[in-house]
Amino acid sequence: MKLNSLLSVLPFYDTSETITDIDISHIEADSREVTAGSLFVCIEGYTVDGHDYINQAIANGAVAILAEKDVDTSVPVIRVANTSRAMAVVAAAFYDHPTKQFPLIGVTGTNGKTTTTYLLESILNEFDQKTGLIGTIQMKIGQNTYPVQNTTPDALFLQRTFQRMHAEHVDAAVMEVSSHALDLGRVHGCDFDIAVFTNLSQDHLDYHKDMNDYLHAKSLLFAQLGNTYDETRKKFAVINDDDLAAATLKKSTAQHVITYGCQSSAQVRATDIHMEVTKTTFTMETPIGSIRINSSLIGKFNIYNMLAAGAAAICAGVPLSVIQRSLENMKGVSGRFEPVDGSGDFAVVVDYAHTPDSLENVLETINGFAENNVYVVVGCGGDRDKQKRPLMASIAMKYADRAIFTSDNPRTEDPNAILDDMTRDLSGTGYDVIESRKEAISHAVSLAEKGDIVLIAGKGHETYQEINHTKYDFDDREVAKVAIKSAAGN
Ligand SMILES: CC(=O)N[C@H]1[C@@H](OP(=O)(O)OP(=O)(O)OC[C@H]2O[C@@H](n3ccc(=O)[nH]c3=O)[C@H](O)[C@@H]2O)O[C@H](CO)[C@@H](O)[C@@H]1O[C@H](C)C(=O)N[C@@H](C)C(=O)N[C@H](CCC(=O)O)C(=O)O
Ligand SMILES: Nc1ncnc2c1ncn2[C@@H]1O[C@H](COP(=O)(O)OP(=O)(O)OP(=O)(O)O)[C@@H](O)[C@H]1O
Ligand SMILES: N[C@H](CCC[C@H](N)C(=O)O)C(=O)O
Ligand SMILES: [Mg+2]
Repeated sequence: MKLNSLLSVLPFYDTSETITDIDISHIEADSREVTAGSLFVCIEGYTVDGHDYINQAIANGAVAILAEKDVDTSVPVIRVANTSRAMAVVAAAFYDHPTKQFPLIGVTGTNGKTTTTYLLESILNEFDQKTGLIGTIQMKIGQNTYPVQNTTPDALFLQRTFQRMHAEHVDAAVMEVSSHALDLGRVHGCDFDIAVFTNLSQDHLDYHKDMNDYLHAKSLLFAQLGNTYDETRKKFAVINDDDLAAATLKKSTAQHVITYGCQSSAQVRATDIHMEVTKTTFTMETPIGSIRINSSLIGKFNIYNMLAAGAAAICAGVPLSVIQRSLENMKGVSGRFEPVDGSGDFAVVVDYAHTPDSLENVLETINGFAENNVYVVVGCGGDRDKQKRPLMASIAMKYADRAIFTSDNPRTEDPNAILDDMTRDLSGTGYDVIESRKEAISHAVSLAEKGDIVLIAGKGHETYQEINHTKYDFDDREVAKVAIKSAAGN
């Protein structure tokens, strides 16, 4: 593609030379990936500054540079205000606006994004649609899976992936949209048809200045739906009406709003709810009829996820009977309230709760069902929101009969310092601190007796533990299985 037609999508830019007809064969933001004919985008990161890698990029074949700082180089430089955002729109143009080719559903919120996207994938598949999916666990095109580094990857990865999804004939795509991605402009250039909001509670205050700033980032997804009405491509905002942030988010969009929740004001509403240890039953009342749902997903929070997915599916034109069938068949999502086999008399459950709100929800649910004691194994990630540490510890103490505090992903922090942050203000003796996650899990399992439930929280589907930039093999489900066997004397 010619550089001048690529640049025409930018709102404004400056360049010292007249850009004529330079051919651009790739766009890259990593100098190590640059090949002949690339446009190299300099991004000032959290670790290093891409502007420092221009020489390497040119040596590898870059023919033009997109920068947000003054740089002196042998190839043309295009200067913009923010390279991350500029890269997103340029990449969308370079890959021929793939998200204009199929419906794109974005899901944002503190908790429930992964679960809601998988529910939506399952509903759309039941409707015989081929789907693409991008989120915390992986990227999928149809049933093929690919690894991802971020819940919402950078714009280059996204636009390339969407182009590939289009080439592989997906009928629709569903993606998680993190607040980081919204703030950093990773999803600029994505043409969303449906934006879904799950909920807002405390997390990521290491990144966002305060809860208002965090909410503002979330609201960008709804603003991005635009304000033009196109009857051939209707846009919808799907909003949890029971969440305090609902009013702000409704004001962020000019498009149709469809609300869901358990309160009577919601358009898609759960009534006649019955929750049991192995299943959840409720009526989903919608503006186009009611369906009775029998789901194997446990807990009230999962009713919200099913309402969110159901409401979005209605907007996507899926019949209620298909939504009902799919929600009934859906067995759950990897690492979300996942039972560990072989625990016999007591239950061991692995869950991805790593925020105060999700931990409280899942422990409240478990408490409602436990015949006997509840044990929780939990830690907090390093290099992440420090304010959530004492909150999560006191929630563990409030709901569990005994809490075992341990390491999550310490990353570059001292694990014992994280544990100190968690436990400093606790009173009482209803907890143990065991830094080794493996030993903590063994200890919890060794305490469990008939009718007890052990919750292993925080790492869910993760198959590693990240310590000082290295990811060591670690899977809570595998470690728990071994602990259960050895507790049983096998
Ligand atoms: C804080 C943050 O968001 N960091 C993201 C960022 O990394 P970074 O800022 O450290 O990048 P960097 O290493 O400083 O590099 C800066 C630039 O120089 C370039 N470079 C670097 C080295 C070199 O030799 N040559 C070169 O050109 C890099 O390619 C890059 O363009 O850019 C990377 C590439 O896109 C991301 O993978 C990385 O996410 C890291 C892994 C991360 O942990 N991010 C978290 C905070 C995050 O974004 N989380 C949300 C989910 C949150 C939720 O649970 O809701 C997410 O969407 O994943
Ligand atoms: N709607 C919900 N409200 C509150 N908690 C929830 C909800 N859905 C799931 N949870 C809890 O949060 C955990 C994470 O759920 P899920 O992975 O679906 O959320 P997420 O928003 O994708 O998280 P992340 O931001 O880490 O990607 C679950 O294991 C469960 O404990
Ligand atoms: N997307 C979240 C995942 C947290 C998972 C938890 N296990 C941790 O490492 O803190 C984050 O990067 O903050
Ligand atoms: Mg997720």
